[in-house]
Amino acid sequence: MPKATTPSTDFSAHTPMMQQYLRIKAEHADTLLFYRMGDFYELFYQDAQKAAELLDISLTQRGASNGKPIPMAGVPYHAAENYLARLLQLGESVAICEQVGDPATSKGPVERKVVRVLTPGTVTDEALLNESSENLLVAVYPQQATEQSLFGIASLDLASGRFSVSEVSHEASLQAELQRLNPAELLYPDTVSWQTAWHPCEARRARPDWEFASDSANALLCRQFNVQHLDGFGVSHLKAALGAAGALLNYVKLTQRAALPHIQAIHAEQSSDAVQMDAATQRNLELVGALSGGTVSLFSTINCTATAMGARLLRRWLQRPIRNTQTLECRYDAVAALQEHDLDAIRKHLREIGDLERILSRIALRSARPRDLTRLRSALQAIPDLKRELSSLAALTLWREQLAELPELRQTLEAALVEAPPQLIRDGGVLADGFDEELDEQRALAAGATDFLKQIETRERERTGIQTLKVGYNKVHGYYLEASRAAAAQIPADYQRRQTLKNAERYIIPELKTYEDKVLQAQSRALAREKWLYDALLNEAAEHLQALQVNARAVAEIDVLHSFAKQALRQNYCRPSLTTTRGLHLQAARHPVIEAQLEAPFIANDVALDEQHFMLLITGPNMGGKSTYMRQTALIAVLAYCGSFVPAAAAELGPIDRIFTRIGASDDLASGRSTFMVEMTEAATILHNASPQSLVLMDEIGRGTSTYDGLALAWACAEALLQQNRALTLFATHYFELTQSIAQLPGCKNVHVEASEHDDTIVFEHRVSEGAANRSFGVQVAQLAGLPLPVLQRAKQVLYELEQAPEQAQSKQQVLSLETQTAPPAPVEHPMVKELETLEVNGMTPLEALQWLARWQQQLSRTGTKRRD
Ligand SMILES: Nc1ncnc2c1ncn2[C@@H]1O[C@H](COP(=O)(O)OP(=O)(O)OP(=O)(O)O)[C@@H](O)[C@H]1O
Repeated sequence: MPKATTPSTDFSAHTPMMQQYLRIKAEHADTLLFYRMGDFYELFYQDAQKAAELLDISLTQRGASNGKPIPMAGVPYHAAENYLARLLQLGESVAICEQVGDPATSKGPVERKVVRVLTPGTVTDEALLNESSENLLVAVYPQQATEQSLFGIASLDLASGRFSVSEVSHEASLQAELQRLNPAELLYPDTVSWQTAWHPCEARRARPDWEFASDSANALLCRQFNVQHLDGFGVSHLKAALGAAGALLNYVKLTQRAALPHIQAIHAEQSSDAVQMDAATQRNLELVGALSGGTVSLFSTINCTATAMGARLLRRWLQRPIRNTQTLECRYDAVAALQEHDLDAIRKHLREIGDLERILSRIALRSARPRDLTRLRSALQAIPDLKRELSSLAALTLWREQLAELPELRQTLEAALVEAPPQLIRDGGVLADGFDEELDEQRALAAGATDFLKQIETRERERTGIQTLKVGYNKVHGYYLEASRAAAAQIPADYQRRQTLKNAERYIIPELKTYEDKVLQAQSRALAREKWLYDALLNEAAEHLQALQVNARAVAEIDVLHSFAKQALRQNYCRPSLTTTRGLHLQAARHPVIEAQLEAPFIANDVALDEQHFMLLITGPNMGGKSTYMRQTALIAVLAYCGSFVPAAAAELGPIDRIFTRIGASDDLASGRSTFMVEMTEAATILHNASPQSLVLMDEIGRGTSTYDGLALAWACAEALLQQNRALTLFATHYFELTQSIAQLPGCKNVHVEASEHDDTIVFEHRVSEGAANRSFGVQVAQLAGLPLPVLQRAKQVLYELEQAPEQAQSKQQVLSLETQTAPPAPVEHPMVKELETLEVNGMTPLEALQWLARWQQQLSRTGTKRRD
């Protein structure tokens, strides 16, 4: 394999073609350059080596330039999309350099030009995008404003034109925003050193600091939206965010090299409008992705949307629940009305409309393919049907009124396009017959050919007497007459031989050649005409961009509301009631995700948090259902604040400003933090930020350190949450001491998940009741998990010692010195011994005695302690 060499900077030492390559490459230094050569895109030098490694394609070499071999790797032009998708996924950007000159007339290398630059955050091609998630380009502008830091954030979904800005003042809030946005590509000023903890996005680009300057950003944005100032968008005061927005727009313009008419507005996302969730909470609640890399999430469980744009909107809503009760009540009204309606009929129309949002961006960027236009046609045909379907639903008026039918555009598309066009316009056959006179003429000329050729074939057969003579065509020789070699004697003198095959000879005659020129000309004229008409069609569609965008937004929302209604019917959800009184009252609430997965019935539980008791201290056995109970409460709050119905018999929710979780434990190896450190950092965030309107879930805080440290920390955190933050808190713990201390303070109440023990095994009831649990059943749960019997016996012994003589065995040291694990386990009193002791043998019949014996024997074989001799 040749070693990738750096090309000499003295261009004149290279071949003319390499000079051209190096000139273009110099303008795209940070980007892989796909350099078109015939049917291949070739990469050279370091680009070749990188692509070979990333794509697992072979690294070869192409002769030499400036006396050195040129490393080269290439991908076939027709299969480029696959390779591009892989590179973009790996965070790479690619500049596509096409041949734009005519090879026939070029002196030296044919003229080439970079026609577009693909980057992970700016792709809009259908094949390169995941249809169910947004693909966001995000710019962050960190500013040191006086004492406090300030981060301007701008995000753009180029495939829909949605452009938002926000400002946050803490690193934790920046992390939360970036976790929610999940950027495909991130821009930041080159004067800042990016912290992986902010977001680990692979595709990060440091951009010149001046691009973030708010004055030039302001001017650029005004030009884009064609306005004098940005006051109308309510963003003028967000200087840092506008700096980020300017840098972002600049980058998009640079890569797209096209007008961006579908980016028509920018809006500010105020954090006070949303129920805020920090990065850990978004992850822990598994709203749109599973923690362990699995696939089941709240999104995947409740998603019944019919269109990809609906699914993307549902994700966005789940990640950013809103606090505007008026909007929420409108959504509830709509869901209630839809529940009463024929949901399948609505679904059918939604499916016909499809992913209108992404089609629009491709129309705006003039990169729409023929099938995008036929899909637009279907969407416009289905919109009147959807409107009609919704006409009887007063609660949907708001959405129905936004749907524009655009009959002229629909008629044009109906008349212009064939039913099922080919993939690309360059192949022709996209425009329907009868739409354009000139196109029809050219096509007729090209097609009339077949009749003419038939006539020649018949005439020549008669003239020569060769009955097998036929007219054929190939790319090299054009039209020809073919006769078997046996008929050579009958061939007339005006036939010119062109090709000899095994059994046949091919000839041409001047008449065929003239005809061929005419046909080819007509064909290429037809193709050119078709291309021109297609562009005109795109222009016409683009004129309606704004109305179409409103349509797409309204349809996506209707889709999500229809999905809420469907899920509510399917799983029997109820309409939440929102109040202004702080608190949360849920009756017979269930966990939406676990409920959908369990085969056994899910045990519903009540939750009551209010001014009197705003902290529940939850105890109970491991596996008893504590985490489930806490998570379901948060998930119900998220669903309610998205406008969805919720899995409960009744739900009343007061205002919620934030949801915090301290759940689960995992190391954060990337930023070098241990499990305990992660746990404490999350707890610190909660204690610094939780308000009386925050919902806080604390699961087993303190378990990552020594017993007494852990207990002390849990105690102090609970006390602070109760007395300082006064947050609505669910606090699960195995420290029973807290049930006697914290739970006795005003505002707090003990609840426990029930479990019982039968025959030395534990039965989980999953029912939450008032009062504290009195034991953990940890050893029994470990037994269920299959811990080896000697270890279980030893654990029981240690537990027994600790419970019997806590004052003597107060330190771990003493417990451990009882006996080491390697010594044979000391006999533990077996439950059977207890039973034997209490049996009334004298009052027993022999049969009863025998039954006791049989039962013990069974028990022994069940627990595996029966001797096998
Ligand atoms: N209300 C319920 N109805 C039915 N099954 C439930 C219910 N709650 C929990 N479960 C089942 O019990 C399992 C364990 O629940 P969960 O993780 O909530 O227990 P836990 O008390 O938090 O345990 P640990 O203390 O070990 O963290 C769940 O995965 C679920 O399968």
